[in-house]
Amino acid sequence: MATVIDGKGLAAKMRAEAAKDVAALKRAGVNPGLAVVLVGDDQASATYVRSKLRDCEECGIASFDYKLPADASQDEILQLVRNLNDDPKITGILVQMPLPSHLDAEEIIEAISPLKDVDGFHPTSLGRLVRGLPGLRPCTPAGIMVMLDEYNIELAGKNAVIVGRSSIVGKPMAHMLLERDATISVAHSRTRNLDEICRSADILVVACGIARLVKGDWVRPGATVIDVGMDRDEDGRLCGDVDYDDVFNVAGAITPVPGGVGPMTRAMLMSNVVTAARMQAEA
Ligand SMILES: Nc1nc2c(c(=O)[nH]1)N[C@@H](CN(C=O)c1ccc(C(=O)N[C@@H](CCC(=O)O)C(=O)O)cc1)CN2
Repeated sequence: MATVIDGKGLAAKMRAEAAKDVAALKRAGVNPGLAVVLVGDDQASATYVRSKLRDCEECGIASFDYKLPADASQDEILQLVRNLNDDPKITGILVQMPLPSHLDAEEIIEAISPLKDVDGFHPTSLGRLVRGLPGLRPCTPAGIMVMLDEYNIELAGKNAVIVGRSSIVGKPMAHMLLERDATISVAHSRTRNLDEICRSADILVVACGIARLVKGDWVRPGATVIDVGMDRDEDGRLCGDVDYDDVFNVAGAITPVPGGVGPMTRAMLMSNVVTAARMQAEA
């Protein structure tokens, strides 16, 4: 039976820490402010944005909510981002993903000032991660690192397998684990013998978007299994990329969905807003 990694509980602790940090920043005359840009009417994105605005309120962070219609133009969004870059009330900017398909997400992300890049998606932020320099880190993999540390999961010399190679999760996750001396394999849609590769993992991070793909016999007994998936099963119920019930009796530790990686992604955002405000105050 696996230890259940309680992302929800840990996220609550992180938000309390962020609230203390925000209070200290305010006493020093620094007022963090987060701009959240939502384009279109995707229901899941709207829900995540509402949660982020709620988290800001809990942490004492001023939030600025920008909702644009689904047919907003690239230029309109770029202009908004440039205005936010120049606005001293805004210390963090995030554009909720995914964007409608007519938009060039890469160009929009690149338009965000790296100092205000609280999502850690900007090429400067990712470049700093790759080079081992301090900076703003993407929230999902950074939140996973906090969970691994909180549960004293050893990383140095361990085999870590990451299923998924997105710029938001898979690639930055690989670099964060590499920075901590794990040996990394990144599997993807063209990987052969995926089950065998997963079985080689001491730490298995699954971020592929396929509901309950990873089964109990894909997991090495005692391994740590981190499920980044946010899928719906055939009955429309929320589930992860890992077949939780099947893997639970094999893994040493496992994150649930919901209540695992998702809340930590949000909590990490609050921590990044604090870091960005500090970086700007010191610049
Ligand atoms: N600009 C960004 N866009 C997206 C990011 C991101 O980090 N920045 N990540 C995901 C979505 N996401 C945050 O934006 C996110 C997804 C899920 C959760 C979460 O807490 N999930 C809950 C379950 C929610 C439910 O019931 O539906 C959980 O796992 O317990 C938080 C954040 C893509 N876009």
